[in-house]
This record gives sequence, C-alpha cells and structure tokens, in this order.
Amino acid sequence: MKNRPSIKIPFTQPHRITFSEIKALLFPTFRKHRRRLVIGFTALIVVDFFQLTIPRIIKHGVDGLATGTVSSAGLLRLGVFILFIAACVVGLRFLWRYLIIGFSRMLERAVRNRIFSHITGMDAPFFEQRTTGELMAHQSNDLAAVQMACGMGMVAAVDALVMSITAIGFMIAINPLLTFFALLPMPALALATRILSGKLHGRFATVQQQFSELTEFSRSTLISIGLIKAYTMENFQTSVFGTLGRKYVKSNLRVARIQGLISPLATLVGSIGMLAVLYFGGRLVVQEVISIGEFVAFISYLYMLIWPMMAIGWVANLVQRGLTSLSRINNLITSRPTLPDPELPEGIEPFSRPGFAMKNLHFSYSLATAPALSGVTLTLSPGIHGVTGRTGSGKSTLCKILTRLYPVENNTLFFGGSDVNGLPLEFMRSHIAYVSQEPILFSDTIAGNLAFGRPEASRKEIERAAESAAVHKDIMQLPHGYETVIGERGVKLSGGQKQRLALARALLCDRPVLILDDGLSAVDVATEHKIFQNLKRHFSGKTVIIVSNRIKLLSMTDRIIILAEGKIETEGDHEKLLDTNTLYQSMYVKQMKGEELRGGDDA
Ligand SMILES: Nc1ncnc2c1ncn2[C@@H]1O[C@H](COP(=O)(O)OP(=O)(O)OP(=O)(O)O)[C@@H](O)[C@H]1O
Repeated sequence: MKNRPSIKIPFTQPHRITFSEIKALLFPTFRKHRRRLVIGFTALIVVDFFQLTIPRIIKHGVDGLATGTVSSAGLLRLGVFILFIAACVVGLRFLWRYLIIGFSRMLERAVRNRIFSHITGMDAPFFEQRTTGELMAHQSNDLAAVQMACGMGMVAAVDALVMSITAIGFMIAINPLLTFFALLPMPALALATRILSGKLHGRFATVQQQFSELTEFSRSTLISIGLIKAYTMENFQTSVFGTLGRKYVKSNLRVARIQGLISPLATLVGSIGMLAVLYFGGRLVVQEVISIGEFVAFISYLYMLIWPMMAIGWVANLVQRGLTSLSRINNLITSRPTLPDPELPEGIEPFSRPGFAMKNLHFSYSLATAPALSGVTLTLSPGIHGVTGRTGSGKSTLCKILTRLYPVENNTLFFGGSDVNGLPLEFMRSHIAYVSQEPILFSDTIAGNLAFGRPEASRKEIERAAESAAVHKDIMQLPHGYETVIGERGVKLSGGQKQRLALARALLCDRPVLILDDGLSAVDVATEHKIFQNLKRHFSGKTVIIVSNRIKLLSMTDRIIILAEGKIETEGDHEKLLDTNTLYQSMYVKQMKGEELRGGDDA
C-alpha cells in the first residue's frame, strides 16, 4: 500500500468581516456605479408596484362580477390594462437585470483586480504560507460567491423587502385583523432562518477550503504529469483526487441540508397563513365585513408574500456565503508583506557601482528549525565572486536575501553603503539582474521572453544579449528564430538552452549587479567558458555573484566564498583554496578525474 501524500493547507477559519472592512472593500465600486444602481433598483421597485396593482384590478373585476356592475367591455378594459402592466414588467425586468447583474460583474472585476495586484505585490514568505490552489480558489469560488451576494442577493433582498412591506400594507388596508392572523406564523420563520443561516457560515468556510485543496491537488498533478506517468502513479493520483472530490461533495451536502430546510419551512409557514386566511377570511366574507373581491385580492397578496418569505432564507444563504468569501478575501488582501518598503530617502541617487556588505547576518525560514544563514559577515564589492558549498549550505538563500526576497534585521545587510531596510524594494531590485536556479520562461516568443525586463529593448539589443549568453545560434536554428513561441515553461527547449535564455534576459537588463544562482549548471564546459568571458567583458567594474559547484567556472572568478551550514567557511582565490580547503580540494579532484575519464577537456 502506497503512502498518501499529505496535501495539508494550514486552515484557519477566517474571522467574521466587520462592516468597516466590507465598506472599505466594496464601497468604492458602489459609489462609482451609483447611477446604474439607482436606475436599476428604481426599475425593480416599479416592477414590484406594478405586480402589486394586479390583485387590486382583479378585485375590481371580481366585485363588479359579484354585484353585476361590470360590463364585458369593462372586463376587457381591465384585461388590457393587466396586459399593459405585464408588458411594462417585462421591459423593466430586463432593465434592472441588465443594470444590477452588470454591476455585480463590475464589482467582481474590481475585487479580482485588487486580489491580483495584492498577490503580485507580496513577498516570498507570503507564497510559502499559501498554495497556488488556495490563491486560485479566492479568484474563482470566493469571487463567485461575492458576485452572487451583490447581484441576485441584493436584488432578492430589495425585492423581498418592497414586496412584503407593500403587500402587507395592502393586506392591512383590506383588513388589519385578518392580516394579523395571516402573518402570525412569520416570526417563527424569521427565527428558524436566523438559526440555520448562523450554521451556514462554518459549513460554507469548510466548503471553500476544500475547494482550495481540490484546486491545488489538480494543479500540482497537472504540473508534474510527466513525473506521475514515469512513476505510474496515475491511478493513485486519480483515487486521491476522487477522495478529495468526495469530501468536497460531502461538505456541500452539509450546506445543502440547511439550504434544503429553509425554503420548505417558508412554504409551510405560508401555507399555515393561508389556512388562517381561508378560515377567518371566509367568515369575514360571509359576515360581509370584506367583499369577495377583497378576499380574492387578499389571497393574491398572501401568495405574493410566499416568495419574499422564501427569499429571506435564500438571501440569508447568499449573504452568508458572500460574507464568508469576503472574509477570506479580506484576510488575503489585508495580509502585509514582511519586507519593509520605505520611500526613497532624500539625496539618494541610483548607484552606479554598488556592492553588498553583510554584518553578522542571520536568517531563518519561517517553517525551518535551523537557521539557513548564521553570522554571515561578508563584503561583495565590484568584481566577480564565486560562491560554492555543499548542498543545503545556504547558497540560494544568500542570493534570495541579496535580491530582497526575504526580510533581514536592521544593520545587517547594506547595499551601496545604505542599510537595505531603508531602501525602497523597487529601487534596490532595479539595480540587480537575477538568474534563479530554475529558469522561468513564459509561453511567449523568444524575443518576448528575453525582453521581459526591458520591453522597449530593440531587436539589436536583444540579439546582443543572446550572443553574450551564447544562445543566439540556438535561437537562429529554431523554426521562426526570435519569433518562435516556446511552450508552457519552455518545454520545447533543452535545460541548457533555457538557462542561457534566462541569462540573456538578465544581461539585457544591463544592471550594475548580476546574481547567477547555479544558472549555468546545464551548460557544457566549453560554452560556460565562452559565457564567462562575455560576462567579464560585459560586467567589468560591476558586481557579479556566481553560485556554482563547477571548479572550472569558480577558478575563473576573482574570489571564491565557501559556505558550510549557513556560515562562511572560508574565502580566497582558486590557488589559495586548492592549498587550504579540503572541500574545494575534493571537488577539484573529483571533477578533474571525471574529465580525465571523459578524455580531457570538453572544450
Ligand atoms: N523556503 C524554505 N523554507 C524552509 N527551509 C528552506 C527553504 N529554502 C531552503 N531551506 C533550507 O535552508 C537551507 C539552505 O538552503 P539553500 O537552498 O540556500 O541551500 P543551497 O546551498 O542553495 O543548496 P543547493 O546547492 O542544493 O541548491 C537548507 O537546509 C534548506 O533545506
């Protein structure tokens, strides 16, 4: 029996959103589209009034028939009048639907944009605490619930309110005592709805959470489909997916059980009211307190009240769902990045030749037990620095800290002589070109991928950067050269080609600092040598940090830093380290032996 992969997303029930938070999130869009809303709701209310006048017309007809005072021409006139009202109702209903439902879509777009811009502005610790599936669920299920609450939910609430108040008003006008008997069961409905909708919040939050897990599982399966096939795990993945799907359905059914109770309850209450009307109202007709026409109109009004009564439950449900989702969205967009991003201090100009200085720098990942960097004191001034060390020694962490992906203590990391915590992130990052361990390419043309950091770059500049990264020839061999569209994450390219494209993209940005985190690991030694010579020319006088475990590459740098368990073990040039450092010596021996076995230099 294979072990189940645990896909646990830390789940905390979102706190109930406050009114001021709702206002801050939704009010600007309401204000922006207020004219649309005013016209829409006016149309909705007019429709309600039109509908409410129909029983009055019927009353005239029935009373006329009962007393024999209405002619067939009079009845026809009443019929035409009802038809006219129905036509107006059709037109106005179209208008309010178009305006109000359209508004809810605009609101959805505004919140979606807000979520998106918030997510893109967040830092690395934020993404470590949330899965992609969870973030996607906010943009799909949660937004849909908010849109429903602010579209049909709002419509049903206003409609129910206007219909019920007016219908009750008309009923009171016919007979207050009869109205009292008809409405006697209503408070029971309001109470039941309140209790049931209170339970909905927790259950619905679970549903949304399980949807996040389902989305995340499907995303991670699709992204690693090759691996899954290689390990023949298709059936296993399908069965886990089935289990998650069943859990999701089960939670939805728990919600549906409450929803299913609300509307039959409303109908039951309406029917009890009807019983009271038939009994007491019938007697009033016999006693000639009310006319037959009024009795018929009263029953019509009571029928009209059944929809608002059911709407109470439905609206309560929609609002509850909407509020739960809005709480989740609010939790997301009120999360603050841990990295400080101050204004640019006065007098600071862009640095032309900046370097880094670290003073007793410590760093731990939030979910880790041991520090990834401890007590690092290091100066990285203009020049080419190699960084090496065993796997897990902290090389990538050092690169990420330098590119300001993670927060650091005050006075431990300096850039261009200034404490990084006093510099705006954009200002600092605009000085650094970073090539990560895993090259990231988009589904776009080669030219589009290369110009990502500098969309205005000319074709000549793009080609020059590609030549420096020794990838121009490879590009020219592709079917459409620089216009070749590369698939999702560059699937049509080799690992080495992807790495060189990522490097060319960084070179095109032409920034005073280049950080290459093992970015040439898939490139052969001869090409690596060529690229290094280009970098040396390109980055003369600039700060270049190259993380690598390749002795050939490291030996060409000005200075090599060796990390061990998050600390600087030693530093020096190639010759010095060959003489003094056992790790470096063993790396050298292994790699040279490997080369001898392959028959000399790859070049
Ligand atoms: N996001 C993270 N959360 C928690 N711990 C992490 C995270 N990233 C790295 N670590 C841990 O921090 C330590 C340093 O990792 P880092 O990736 O910097 O090492 P490295 O020297 O670059 O390794 P490699 O050569 O294998 O890429 C390791 O113990 C690693 O497990």
